[in-house]
Amino acid sequence: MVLPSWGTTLVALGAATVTAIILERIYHYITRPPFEPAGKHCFITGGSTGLGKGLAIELAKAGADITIIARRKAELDNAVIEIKSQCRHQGQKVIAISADVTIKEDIVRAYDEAKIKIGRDPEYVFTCAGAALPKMFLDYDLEDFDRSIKLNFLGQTYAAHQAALRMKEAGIKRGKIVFVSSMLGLLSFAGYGTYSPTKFAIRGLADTLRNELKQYDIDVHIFFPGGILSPGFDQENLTKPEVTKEIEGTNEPQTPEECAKSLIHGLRSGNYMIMVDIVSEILRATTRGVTPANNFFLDTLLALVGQIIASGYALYMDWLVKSLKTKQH
Ligand SMILES: NC(=O)C1=CN([C@@H]2O[C@H](COP(=O)(O)OP(=O)(O)OC[C@H]3O[C@@H](n4cnc5c(N)ncnc54)[C@H](OP(=O)(O)O)[C@@H]3O)[C@@H](O)[C@H]2O)C=CC1
Ligand SMILES: CCCCCCCCCCCCCCCC(=O)[C@@H](N)CO
Repeated sequence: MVLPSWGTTLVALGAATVTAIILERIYHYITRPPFEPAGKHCFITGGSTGLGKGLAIELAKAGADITIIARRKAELDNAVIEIKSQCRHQGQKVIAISADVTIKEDIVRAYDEAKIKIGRDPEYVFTCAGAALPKMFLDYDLEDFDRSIKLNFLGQTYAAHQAALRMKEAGIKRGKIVFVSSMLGLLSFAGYGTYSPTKFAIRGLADTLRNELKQYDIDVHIFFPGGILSPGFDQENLTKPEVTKEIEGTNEPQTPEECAKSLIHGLRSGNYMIMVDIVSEILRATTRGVTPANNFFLDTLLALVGQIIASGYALYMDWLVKSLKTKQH
């Protein structure tokens, strides 16, 4: 008997893997939850600037009715004009409601007002409002921890709770709740002591609801952007420690438009965890835990590569922070 050579075995294994990846992709495509924004009421917190506004524009182009939520009226009004100018047709409604997502009564009122003004409860909800205040842990005031958890975690939690409640009561089928985490919800390093924990927490909530809300046919997704060139990004860079800038320097920030397009692409593909580039895809595959794969065979390959990169990156981060110690002496 002639045994196949190593070369033949490797080619056969490679071909089997590629076939498995393609077959699973086709299956995933056929069975994915629908994403059809045309005619849907899309409710976007943090919709007046940055990612939220970029997303509102993309959804308006796709034919959706839009409600944006934020605190400052002037930014909301400007955003409404910009979003309206991108609508596919005249009949689309675009409204703004001034509300603070950290205040429970505000969130309830925002959903009530949106229902009256648009004429029905939202079918798709995107919880974009959030912000970072990067500093070294010891430079924070104790109040900073409360502020971050209120905005970045509770703000999304309140909005999601009201969304699910109203979708259930209105009997909306295939409603969507889309959470906004960050790559910093999957890894963290010096400078993000108030922010990263809240973005990890959102992952916990999203994992819970992805499973729990299936009983009402509500789809849950979570987005993990890298840097976004937004007013929030300019603001956080004012306090960001140098070492934090250095560690995250390997990430190329995107425009809100590019970022919103990645999110929409992920929703169209029916992915639960939605990423923005190849590095973030590797990070997802390496840290996804007990969630559905986007593509089991490809994710497993990426995770293998990711384990190596992640271990190397941890050494690099530690080396950068340790070199601060040498600088201090
Ligand atoms: N920028 C980045 O590099 C990254 C950002 N992200 C995340 O993406 C999301 C969008 O970020 P980005 O595009 O930078 O956002 P921006 O800072 O540009 O916009 C934030 C939006 O949220 C609103 N907002 C802030 N606080 C509240 C509040 N208490 N109640 C209601 N609305 C509020 C703001 O309006 P107003 O102030 O008037 O209320 C604004 O509309 C955030 O969740 C952020 O954590 C994730 C990865 C990277
Ligand atoms: C397995 C592979 C591991 C290697 C990963 C290396 C990536 C490191 C860069 C992380 C960049 C984080 C940007 C988040 C921006 C953000 O959320 C803030 N701007 C807050 O708004």
